[in-house]
Amino acid sequence: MYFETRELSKEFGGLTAVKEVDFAIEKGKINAIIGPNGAGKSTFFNLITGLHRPSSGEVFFKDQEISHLSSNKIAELGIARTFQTTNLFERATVFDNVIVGHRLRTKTNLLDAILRTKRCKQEEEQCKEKAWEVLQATGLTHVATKIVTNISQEEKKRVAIALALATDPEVLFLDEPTAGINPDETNGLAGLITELAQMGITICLIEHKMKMIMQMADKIMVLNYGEKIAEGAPEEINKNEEVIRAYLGGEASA
Ligand SMILES: Nc1ncnc2c1ncn2[C@@H]1O[C@H](COP(=O)(O)OP(=O)(O)OP(=O)(O)O)[C@@H](O)[C@H]1O
Repeated sequence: MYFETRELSKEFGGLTAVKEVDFAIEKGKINAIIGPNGAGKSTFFNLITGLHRPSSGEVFFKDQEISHLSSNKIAELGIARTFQTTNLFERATVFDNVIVGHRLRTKTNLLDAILRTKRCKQEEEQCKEKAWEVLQATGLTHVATKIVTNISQEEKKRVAIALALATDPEVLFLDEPTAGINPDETNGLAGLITELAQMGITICLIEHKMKMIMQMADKIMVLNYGEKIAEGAPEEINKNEEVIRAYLGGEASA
C-alpha cells in the first residue's frame, strides 16, 4: 500500500462534503479526481494534504497514518500541493518565489542567518541550485528574473508547480492546474505533468478538462455529492453509466 484513504469523510455542519471515500493513489502514475462542481474534490484534497481534519476515516502514506499531521509535517514527508488560485508573491521575481520552496529541507535558524554561519551560506547555495533545477524542469529559466506580475498566466501556473517541486516531493497534488488558460497552454502544461510522472513523481490532480484527463490519466476517481461513484482507467470511466448521468448537462465538456 502506497497512499490511500479509508472511509474518509468530512462534514461541514449538516453537509457531508466527502463521504466514506476509499481511494488508492498509484505510485509513479497520474491519478485524477473528477466530478461536477461542489462534488467534494477540493475538500478531499484538503483532507489528504492536512488542511482539514477528517470527521472520520483515515489517510495512509507508506503505512503511516497522516491525517492528524500538520500540513508542514505532511510536506516534510514528501507530499506537495498547488492550489486552484496561485498564491505567489506577485512583486517578487520568479526565482525568488521558487527559492522559498527548498527552505523546507534546510535547517538554518535565525541565529545562523544573523551570524551568516557556514551552514547558512551552504544552505543558501543549495536553495539556489534547487531553484535553478526546478526552473529548468518546468521550462521557466527564461523568465527567472522577471517579476511575477509581468509573466503570463500559464507561466504563473508553472511557477506554482516549480515551487512545489522545490520541496523535493514524491507525490504532487495539483488542484486544477490548467484552470483559466487557453487550449495551447493547457497542452503545454499537460506535457509538463506527464514528464513529471515519467521522472517518477506520483501525480494526483483535480481537473475539469475531461479531454485532457482522458488522454493523460492512468487512473480516475469520480466524486458526486461527496461520494465515490466510479474508479478506474479512462476507458472504463468513459462508458460508466453513473458517471455519464452525473455529468449530463454538466460542465465537463472542455
Ligand atoms: N469550509 C467549508 N465550509 C462549509 N462548506 C464547505 C466548505 N468547503 C466546502 N464546502 C462545501 O462542501 C461541498 C464540496 O465542496 P468542494 O469545494 O470540495 O467541491 P469541489 O468538487 O472542489 O467543487 P469545485 O469543482 O466547484 O471546486 C460544497 O457543497 C461546498 O459548498
